[in-house]
Amino acid sequence: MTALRLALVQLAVGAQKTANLVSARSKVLAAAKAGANMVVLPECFNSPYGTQYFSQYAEEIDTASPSESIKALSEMARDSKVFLVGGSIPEREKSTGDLFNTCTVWSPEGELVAKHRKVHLFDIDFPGKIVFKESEVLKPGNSLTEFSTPWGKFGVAICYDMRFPEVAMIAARRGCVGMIYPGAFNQTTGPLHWELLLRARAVDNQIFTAACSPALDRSATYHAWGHSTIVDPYARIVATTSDAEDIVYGDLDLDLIGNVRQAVPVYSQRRFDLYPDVSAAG
Ligand SMILES: NC(=O)CC(=O)C(=O)O
Repeated sequence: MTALRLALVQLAVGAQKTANLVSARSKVLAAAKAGANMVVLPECFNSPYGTQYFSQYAEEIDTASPSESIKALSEMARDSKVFLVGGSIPEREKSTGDLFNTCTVWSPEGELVAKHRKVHLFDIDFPGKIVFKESEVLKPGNSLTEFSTPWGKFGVAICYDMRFPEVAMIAARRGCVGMIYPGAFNQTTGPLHWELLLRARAVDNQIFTAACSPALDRSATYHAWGHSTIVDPYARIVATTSDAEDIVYGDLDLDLIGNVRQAVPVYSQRRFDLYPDVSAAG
């Protein structure tokens, strides 16, 4: 199997949903033309990121009767023939009206292959810097998510989920070769933790990690960190960028996973006689 070319679309997201979808489509098609097999969009790629926007932009996820963003995502994946990790959108559950922050994953045929509702809601209070409480309007998802590709299984989780090591550890121990995180860290937490967390999840589990952010928009209410990044199983940065709109490409050599696990065999040296194997959970 040849290397997987991964592309992270660091999209400039604005207030116009349709314009966001049109722009995302053109960048997904451009990434496919550049040889990408898997393309990732950012957290909240169809709407500005903020609790005040979620209800207005929310859509039901119903492939039998697809709404604007769901139709656009399916068509982007099908027309570009890539696996598409469709960032996230505010989702409204039909039966309850509850809102979620949800990532959909699409096959190269445009079929929905996975759906992840952010399981850890972003509730933080950084005095003098940033207060954000997703739980004021969102409900958390209740399951972990993975999807299969010809290159192996990938775990998918959203932004704040990245801070919880169990999510990546469970995915890795279940055989995933990488974790994909649509995310939107900010100008406070981004410089502190974004790269550190991606490299930590990679080194702990000896897998690839990648996180895709929106571009920074100083006129928006939330100032995204950008710096979409791909990390290899040795925890080396494969590719990254600034805070401007961009597409980040990385060629993932899956053999690196076996190589690092042979060189530094922590993966097979765990002492489950002393602590539990978390992969049984979730
Ligand atoms: N936006 C998030 O969910 C998380 C984040 O910005 C952070 O953890 O920092």
